[in-house]
Amino acid sequence: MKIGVIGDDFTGSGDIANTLAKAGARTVQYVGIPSADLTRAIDAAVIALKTRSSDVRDAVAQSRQACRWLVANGAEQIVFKYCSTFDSTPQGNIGPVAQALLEELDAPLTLVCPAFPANRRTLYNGHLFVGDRLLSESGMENHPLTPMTDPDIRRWLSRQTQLKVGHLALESLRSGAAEADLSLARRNDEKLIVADAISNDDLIELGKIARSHRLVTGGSGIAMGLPGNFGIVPAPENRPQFTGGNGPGFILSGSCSSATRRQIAFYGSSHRSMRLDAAEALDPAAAVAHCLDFLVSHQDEGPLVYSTAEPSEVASAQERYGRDRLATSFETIFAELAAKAVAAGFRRLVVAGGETSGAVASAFGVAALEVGPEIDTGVPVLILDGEPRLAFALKSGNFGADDFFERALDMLKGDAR
Ligand SMILES: Nc1ncnc2c1ncn2[C@@H]1O[C@H](COP(=O)(O)OP(=O)(O)O)[C@@H](O)[C@H]1O
Ligand SMILES: O=C(O)[C@@H](O)C(=O)COP(=O)(O)O
Repeated sequence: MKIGVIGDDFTGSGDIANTLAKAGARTVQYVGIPSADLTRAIDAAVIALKTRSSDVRDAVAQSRQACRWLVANGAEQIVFKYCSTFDSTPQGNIGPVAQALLEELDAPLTLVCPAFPANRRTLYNGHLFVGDRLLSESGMENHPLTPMTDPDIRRWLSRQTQLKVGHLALESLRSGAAEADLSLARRNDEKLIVADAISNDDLIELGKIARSHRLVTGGSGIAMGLPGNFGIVPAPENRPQFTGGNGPGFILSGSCSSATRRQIAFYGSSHRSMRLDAAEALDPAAAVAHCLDFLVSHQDEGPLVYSTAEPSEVASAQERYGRDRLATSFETIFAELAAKAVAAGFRRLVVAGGETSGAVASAFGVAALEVGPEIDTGVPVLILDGEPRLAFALKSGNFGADDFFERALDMLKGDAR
């Protein structure tokens, strides 16, 4: 293994696994930290954690442990993958985890670059944009768990850590001055270098600059230029043969992001769907039974169960019942529902939302997922080649076109469809 990735959520881990596979790296995604050592030849391993919204100490401890497993299994470079919208709170977890990994790897500094231009997330003058909007006006300011109210990534990061935060400006990158500027940053004891990037070429250039870095941090885009440093080149035959999930499929959504809300409206206008509301979520056992009944009754129609709601509804439900209590209830319901639906014969699972996907995928235990073809930018098919064989589409909240759900269910059937 050359590249070891620690992903702070499951959809994001699939996103970077997809980027690495497209760059030619033989890539496996693990659900949690493997208990056994690696026994197969791969170029990259992605360990999907569910630490984006967890307690800071827990996120740090799990990330350190993942890092140790990756290094012990040969990783020469560690990538810490977080969201292209930098999802975090003023307490963490991006800063504290990056700090712990710098210590773990005895590295002098690391790049911090969430940019993902293919999905319209760009970083300029240290500020993060989603399309033509600043992050804090993009809808992300309403996120149920990590509202992003400041687009200046340098300032946001500085609230999370005591480490010195630096900045690598686009002009420096494009004029060939980046390596000299990084040496200067190192002499100034700057540890976390927020790096501008507004195009794939910028990310590939940053990847080259990071060739000797033990730690790289960013969105999935930062991985585009990394495999090339190890002589890995894109080769379509490195993509695994794709046999999908042979059985009915369903969709679960706990994402309240704008793209998901559009996808729910689009799919729900022509398919069976069921909304799970906050009051119902407080009795998880009853909710699971009710939703399972719905899924099974419509098993050949691609049924959709969602808790997705408008920001104002989320805010009032959180005020009434408590943010964490609601998130935990919904995640418990979706995880148990998925396990029971698979026991009832479902084989294709489309899940919207990073936290939601983490809960659902974890219901199937620590496992290795094969990376299949890309459904939409940043969302690959993931295969759990177990008994039974399952095909997953774990969709980031703000990824995917309006017709994502229908296409994903179809693609999960595999080449035999
Ligand atoms: N109706 C709702 N009210 C409050 N919280 C909700 C509701 N629906 C889902 N949630 C919670 O909001 C969080 C959404 O996060 P996530 O699944 O990561 O979606 P995204 O990828 O869009 O960020 C989850 O923890 C989920 O349980
Ligand atoms: O970088 C990204 O935007 C994604 O890979 C990602 O992490 C999205 O997270 P969620 O929106 O919470 O699914």
